[in-house]
Amino acid sequence: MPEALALSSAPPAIAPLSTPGQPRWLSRQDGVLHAEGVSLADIAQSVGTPFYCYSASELRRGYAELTSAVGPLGVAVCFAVKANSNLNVLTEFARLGCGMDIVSGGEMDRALAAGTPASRIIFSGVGKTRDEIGRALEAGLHQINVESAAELDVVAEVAQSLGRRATVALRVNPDVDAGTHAKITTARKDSKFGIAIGDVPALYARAAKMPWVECLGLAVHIGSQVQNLSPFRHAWAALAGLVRQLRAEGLTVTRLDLGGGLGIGSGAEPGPDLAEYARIIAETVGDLGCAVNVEPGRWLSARAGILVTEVLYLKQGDGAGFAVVDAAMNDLMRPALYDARHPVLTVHAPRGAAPLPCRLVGPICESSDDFGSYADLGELKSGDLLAFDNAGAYGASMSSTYNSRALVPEVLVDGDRFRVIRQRTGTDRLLQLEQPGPWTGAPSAG
Ligand SMILES: Cc1ncc(COP(=O)(O)O)c(C=O)c1O
Ligand SMILES: N[C@@H](CCCC[NH3+])C(=O)O
Repeated sequence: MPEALALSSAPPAIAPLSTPGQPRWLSRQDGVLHAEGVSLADIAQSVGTPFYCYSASELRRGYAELTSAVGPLGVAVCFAVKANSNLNVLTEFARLGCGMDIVSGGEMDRALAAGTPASRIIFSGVGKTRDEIGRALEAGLHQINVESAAELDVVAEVAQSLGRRATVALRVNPDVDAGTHAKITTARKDSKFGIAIGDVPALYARAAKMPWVECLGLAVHIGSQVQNLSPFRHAWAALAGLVRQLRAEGLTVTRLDLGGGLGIGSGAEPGPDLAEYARIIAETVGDLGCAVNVEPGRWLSARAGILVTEVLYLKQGDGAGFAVVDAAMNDLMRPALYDARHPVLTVHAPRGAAPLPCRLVGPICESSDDFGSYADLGELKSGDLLAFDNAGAYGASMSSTYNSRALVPEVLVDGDRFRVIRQRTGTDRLLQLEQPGPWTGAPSAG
């Protein structure tokens, strides 16, 4: 048997509200779009626009669906905090027994504050600082995924200086193309991530001899929004081959972190099949006797969130109608960064077809502040509310204050209730952060 995996041991503290396969949390009541039982027009009235809205039951449903697919294989699920780091979202997952995959000290603070036991937190990332490594060791995190020989040496030094043994896995770069957008591809030969697969045996053997390091396994993460699952099969089969090789060399390998990256569908596209995902795990690494975990971000939270925005102005451009909305690329940067397309729903009852497709653009002074062209929104008016779908991952967590715009509120709906889970960051607050500190150094002449 593999060592007991703390990551998968806790039963859900709270039963999922809904069961896999049930309809989504957005529906129309009297024509108006509702989030669970709450009218989005009412939330907009209360908190203003733009705002992010998440569904607690959809977060729980997604976790239940994923664990029912991979749980029977003994595979633990760690949520990739970077996808949605709101403390209240993390708390929903932590209460279900979900582990966390973090990439910074800030994410560690959030995962712990959400109530995740340190024994269910994995620390990934290519550039951890000494301070972050030290904090991870002090906190007793489950595992540090090491991405280079240089990092391994630092982990060993920090562990020795603190008198705490570091439990690590080595992140492997298997040179696999995830078949996704170039900017979210992470395991091709030229990628900055991981250790080239050919270099792993020597480094693993070196790690095994380090007195302050306990090297227990391997990790891999090939990219994000992966639709065709065969790159997973290639990567995990390569990992399995490596496990056999290391074991043949007398090394101990008991843990495998298969990474995140599982894509979601959009609009009419169904997205990858979970049963197939689980089957690939079973077929590639199922017979190794390792404790296995996955670390999805998008799959668990994207569909549980929307970004609601108001139409400010309509204008006619050359060959296109524009709707200038009050959300911008600083609020949702995926379209500008990756040409990502988020389905859009009107909060009002759909009206008759518009003569031209409408390009939704934001107020920011960049041409890339453009969410794309939509043909199916019907006639729009100033003051209409629109919802960008699939915005629960890499939406708020990637937002910025560019153009000195406030960070927008986040709201969590649960049944017939909602609450604000992040306030709008007033621009006065941003100004306060820039009050100058005292000069350090020689006093200026004169
Ligand atoms: C190491 C690691 N694990 C997990 C994830 C989560 O990815 P996704 O949200 O695509 O599941 C990422 C982000 O791509 C990552 O870099
Ligand atoms: N931020 C990306 C995914 C990359 C995740 C981090 N490796 C997105 O919005 O799709």
